[in-house]
Amino acid sequence: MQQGTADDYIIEASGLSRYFYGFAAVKDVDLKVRRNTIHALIGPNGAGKTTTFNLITKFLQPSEGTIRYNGEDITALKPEEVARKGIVRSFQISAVFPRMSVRENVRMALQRPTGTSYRFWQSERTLGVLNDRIDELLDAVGMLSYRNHVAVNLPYGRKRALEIATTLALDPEMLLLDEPTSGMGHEDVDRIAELIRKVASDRTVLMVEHNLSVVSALSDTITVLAQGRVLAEGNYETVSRDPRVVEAYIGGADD
Ligand SMILES: Nc1ncnc2c1ncn2[C@@H]1O[C@H](COP(=O)(O)OP(=O)(O)OP(=O)(O)O)[C@@H](O)[C@H]1O
Repeated sequence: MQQGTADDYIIEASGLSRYFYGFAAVKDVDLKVRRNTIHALIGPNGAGKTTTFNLITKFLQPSEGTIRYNGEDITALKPEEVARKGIVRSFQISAVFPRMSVRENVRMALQRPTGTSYRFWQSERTLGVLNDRIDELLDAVGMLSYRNHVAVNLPYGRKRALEIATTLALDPEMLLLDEPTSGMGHEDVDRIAELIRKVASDRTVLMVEHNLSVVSALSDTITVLAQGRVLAEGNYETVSRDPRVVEAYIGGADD
C-alpha cells in the first residue's frame, strides 16, 4: 500500500462545482487520483460523472474549485493544453474514421497536431519508425491481425480497442475512459477489461464505468457520486457495503 503523500496524487481536484442555469450538476467534489492506479467514478444516472470528466479535461469550465495535475494548477487551461500535458480522454467511437483501415486510423492519431510528437511524426524520413510505432500500438491492443481491416467493418469491441490504440498514440500519462465497456457482450467486456489493466501498468486510468464487475475487477479506488456530490470512496469492498451507496443505486433503479 502506498503512502498518502501529496506527490502520490496525479490529480487533486478540490471544491469542484459546476452549475447549469443554477442547477448543480457537480457540487463541492474533492477528487484525488493516485498515480499509476485505476480509479473508477461510479454512481446512478445523472450523478455527475460525465460532468466531472468534462471538468478535468477542461471541456467544461468549473464554476468553483481548483484542479491540480502533477501539483500544477490547470483550472484555467484549455482542453488542448490539458491534453498536451498528458491527460487524454478516449475518443468517442465516432472519432474512428470509418472508411480508413485500422493502420491508417492509428497513423492519423500519431500525426495529430495535438500530440507533442507532431513534428517528429510528420517527417517523411521517420516513416519507417512511424510504421513500427503503429504496429507496436496495434499489438498493445491485440489488433495487429486486424491492421488492414477497414474500421467500419470491425466488430464493436474491436472498434473500442482501436479507439484505445488511437488514444495511446498520444502517449498519455493519464487516460480517461468514458464507459469503455458500454454496449458490449461478455467476451468483448473481458477483453477490454484485460486491455485496460495492461495499458494501466505504466499510467494512471480514471474511468466512468457502469459495469460493476469490471469496476470491482480493475479499480484500486472507487469514488461514488450521487446528485453531484461524493457519496463514498474506497476500494470495491468498502463502497459496495456502504448503505448510502446501496440506497443511491436502489433510488436510481433505472441504472
Ligand atoms: N449541459 C448541460 N446542461 C444542463 N444540464 C446538464 C448539462 N450537462 C449535464 N447536466 C445535468 O447534470 C446532471 C449530471 O449529468 P452527468 O451527465 O454529469 O451525469 P452522469 O453521472 O454522467 O449520468 P449518466 O450515467 O446518465 O451518463 C444531470 O442531471 C444532467 O441532466
